[in-house]
Amino acid sequence: KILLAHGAHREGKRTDAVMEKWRGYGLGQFIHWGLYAIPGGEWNGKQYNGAAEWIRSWNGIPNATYDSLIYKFNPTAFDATAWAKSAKQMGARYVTFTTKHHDGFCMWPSKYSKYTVAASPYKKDIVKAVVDAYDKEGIDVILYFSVMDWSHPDWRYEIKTKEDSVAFERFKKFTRNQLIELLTNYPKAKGLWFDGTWDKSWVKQAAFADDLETEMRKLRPGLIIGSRFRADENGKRHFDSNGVLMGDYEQGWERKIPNKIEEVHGNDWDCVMTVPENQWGYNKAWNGHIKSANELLEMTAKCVSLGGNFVLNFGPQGDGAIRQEELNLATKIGDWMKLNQEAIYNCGYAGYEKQDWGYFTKKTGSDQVYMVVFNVPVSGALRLKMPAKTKISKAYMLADREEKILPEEINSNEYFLKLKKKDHQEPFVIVLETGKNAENKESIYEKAKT
Ligand SMILES: C[C@@H]1N[C@@H](c2nc3ccccc3[nH]2)[C@H](O)[C@@H]1O
Repeated sequence: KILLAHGAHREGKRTDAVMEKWRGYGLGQFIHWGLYAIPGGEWNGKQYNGAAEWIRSWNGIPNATYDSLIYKFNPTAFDATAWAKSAKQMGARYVTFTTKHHDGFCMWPSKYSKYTVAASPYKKDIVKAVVDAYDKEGIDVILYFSVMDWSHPDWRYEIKTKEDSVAFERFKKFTRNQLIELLTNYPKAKGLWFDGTWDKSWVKQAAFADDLETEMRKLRPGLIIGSRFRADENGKRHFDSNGVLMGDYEQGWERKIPNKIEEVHGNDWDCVMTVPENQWGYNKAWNGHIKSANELLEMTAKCVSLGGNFVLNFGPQGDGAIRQEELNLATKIGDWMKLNQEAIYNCGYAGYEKQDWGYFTKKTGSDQVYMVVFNVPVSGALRLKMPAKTKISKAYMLADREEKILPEEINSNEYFLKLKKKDHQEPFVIVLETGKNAENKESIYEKAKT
């Protein structure tokens, strides 16, 4: 082990109630909303090919022109309660909301910046409205905060000169002030989701960031901070120089999902995902591959089956309304979740090998196992491989508990589950009540001698 002053301060999962609850969320919502929603990925009739929330960095729009969008920000259709109710019916149990993205525009009236909602025609505190509305719906709030701040004169990508160093010291003070301000203004927030922390300037601030994380945790006991916030003194991010995760959960799964349990190294994690291939802020062009509700449900089940949460991104329009395509997805996902949430909420890795029909999830603290089925074979019989010494005492459809399924044992620990209905148009869940096999039960199936 390398002796580290600013590496991970804890190894393994947090065991407190706040993190236990976080671990069981299953499904969350991300919301990217800010000035970038006004241009929506295009300017002067030209399409910006990057992610819409990055448009300020495009040479198709001068920085000053982008920054003057503040005078156009007056989202008359913004209704935080409507957003929260849509998230509730979708079945999201937490929301991550952009307080400040890379452009530096603050969705709260920060005392430390002129570039905030307070200076826009809208004037009001959007972060407060979101926190209060989602809290009222029983959805926990995580505040997204980008350390990288393109509009701040003291932001530097790297520290090259004495002047850079003096400026960046001011920037560090500004960043700390804003974070303490967010935690003080919005005490209901359960965590902070840091972004924009990969540049050399910030990676060099191991001691400062470590002390700041300690200060924030002291100010807000139980606060949840992911692995993207800080680097150790050797510049190692997410995992320190000893390979130990920094922060409370792994925050590297952005638009990607692990395929096997070994990839998550026994840590908590969540995956944040866009509906288009790579658009977080509102983009007028709704093109390229747009994920369907069933694709997003499969991603949700896959994340939960590997012990993580799935966080789906919404990009409200410049006027504050959520686009119809996203509302439709929320409704379809919610319809499915209403029937099958038992296999998602407070579930995790079952410890069984992955199989073709879909994903196993297991209710935390119980033997209850769920099969979330996406692929029914042409035979209509699901081939089920169970671990040795694990028997199936009962199997039935979650959506209709009366519909029992009799496993036909076809080999040791291998069964066919014959389905009554073969033409399922939606993913469905089979509940498996399992138990330990009688130790001395001789298997009637003999392994071939080869
Ligand atoms: C959660 C996501 N993280 C931001 C981001 N910035 C990036 C810079 C380089 C590569 C990928 C990035 N994703 C995206 O704008 C979005 O906020």
